[in-house]
Amino acid sequence: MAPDPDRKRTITWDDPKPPLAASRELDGLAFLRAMIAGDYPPPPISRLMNFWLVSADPGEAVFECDPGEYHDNPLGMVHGGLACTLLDSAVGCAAHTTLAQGVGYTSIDLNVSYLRPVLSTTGVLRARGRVVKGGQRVIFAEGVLEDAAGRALATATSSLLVLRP
Ligand SMILES: CCCCCCCC(=O)SCCNC(=O)CCNC(=O)[C@H](O)C(C)(C)COP(=O)(O)OP(=O)(O)OC[C@H]1O[C@@H](n2cnc3c(N)ncnc32)[C@H](O)[C@@H]1OP(=O)(O)O
Repeated sequence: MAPDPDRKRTITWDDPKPPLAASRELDGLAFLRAMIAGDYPPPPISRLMNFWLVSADPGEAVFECDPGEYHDNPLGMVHGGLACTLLDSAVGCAAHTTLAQGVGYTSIDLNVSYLRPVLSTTGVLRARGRVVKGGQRVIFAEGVLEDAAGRALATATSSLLVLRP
């Protein structure tokens, strides 16, 4: 079945190699703040799903997202994968802010609770990530997805593996 020609988005994105190189040359907080300042482009997934990093502080990171109909599942609400993506991004970047230059990380689990539905009309969403406990090998973090009124829509806990050279 052909898609509705009146419902379309054009997505462009930037070469992810320069920010990848920068991520290896800067400590995590400096790298994320440089991205917020526009020194490096956001990653391709940000363009695809329409979300952006708004702040990075030691142990904390915040993303925003403007949900649209193109995020919908067939059940009349935004697919839960958007909340997962935002929360994974927020807890991951919160962990990254605590890492020295040359130290990497990857999330190894993410447990999401969907408290309230996100609708394409909900308005700008805010995903806050926070480090609960750092560590030499594993960082424990938590996140919350809120609407513009500060109502919690979803929460998450996550573990992130620290990748030392
Ligand atoms: C490609 C094909 C993919 C197909 C698979 C798709 C999988 C998905 O994407 S599912 C989407 C992700 N999941 C969600 O959005 C669930 C969000 N959570 C909820 O809606 C609720 O917590 C729910 C229904 C699970 C439990 O609600 P309940 O225990 O009754 O708690 P309650 O306090 O009464 O309601 C909580 C909120 O849920 C919402 N809600 C509850 N029931 C409903 C309902 N029938 N319709 C719409 N919203 C509802 C309300 O917004 C309510 O918010 P508020 O507190 O502001 O009034």
